[in-house]
Amino acid sequence: TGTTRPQRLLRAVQERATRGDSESVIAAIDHFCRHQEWAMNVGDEKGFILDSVVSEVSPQTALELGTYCGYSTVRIARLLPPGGHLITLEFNPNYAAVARQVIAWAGLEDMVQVVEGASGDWIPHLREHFGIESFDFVFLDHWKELYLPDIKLLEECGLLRKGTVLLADNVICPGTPDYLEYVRKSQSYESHYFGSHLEYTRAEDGLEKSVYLG
Ligand SMILES: CCc1ncnc2c1ncn2[C@@H]1O[C@H](/C=C/CNC(=O)c2cc(-c3ccc(F)cc3)cc(O)c2O)[C@@H](O)[C@H]1O
Ligand SMILES: [Mg+2]
Repeated sequence: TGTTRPQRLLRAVQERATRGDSESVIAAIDHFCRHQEWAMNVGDEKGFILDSVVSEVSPQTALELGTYCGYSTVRIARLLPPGGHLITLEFNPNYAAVARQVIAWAGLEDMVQVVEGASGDWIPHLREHFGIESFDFVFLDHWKELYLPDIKLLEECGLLRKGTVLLADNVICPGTPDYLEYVRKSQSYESHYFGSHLEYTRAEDGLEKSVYLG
């Protein structure tokens, strides 16, 4: 039994990136994924779009569904304003363990809470457990068939407010057709598609930004 890909990705970060330097952590992961092993991080091209949306929203409260190795967690957390906080949900304990170390290597552990468990189990308890009133920003990047049920749950739990920005990865590849149809047709959302490419490839993919109108 050797190492897992997330463990090899973490080793690449520890060998190539400078502790406390989030840009070097991002660069080390992108280098590993381009030159050693592809991994399902949002990547540099879609990451640049993620950066611009996070900078525009400048969220005090942010939620990420699907931490994986913490790449997009680091991209989001490094752009949070003073007092900003990111909660990221991850149900695979091995991935969560790697992500915590990647986030710590970037020096962002004080802005981020990695919560282990299923999004559907945790979303109804975020308010009581973390004192969250509502989220300013939500990044969706977990199982694609759970995007739609999870935003409906966020709505039902009152965790979205007028102006909350949702950003969804992979709306083309692997694709999230039911989610896309819902946010584009619903009167409760104003949606915009950002065309891009699947991380580290030339395949088409993109991000869907949806503003909750209440
Ligand atoms: C139970 C709810 C729930 N609660 C909490 N955490 C959960 C969860 N369900 C899942 N997770 C965690 O989220 C991550 C999964 C993410 C799933 N992502 C893709 O499948 C994906 C695939 C491609 C691609 C692959 C192959 C290709 F050929 C093309 C494209 C590209 C991408 O960018 C992709 O995001 C893992 O850490 C899970 O442990
Ligand atoms: Mg993704």
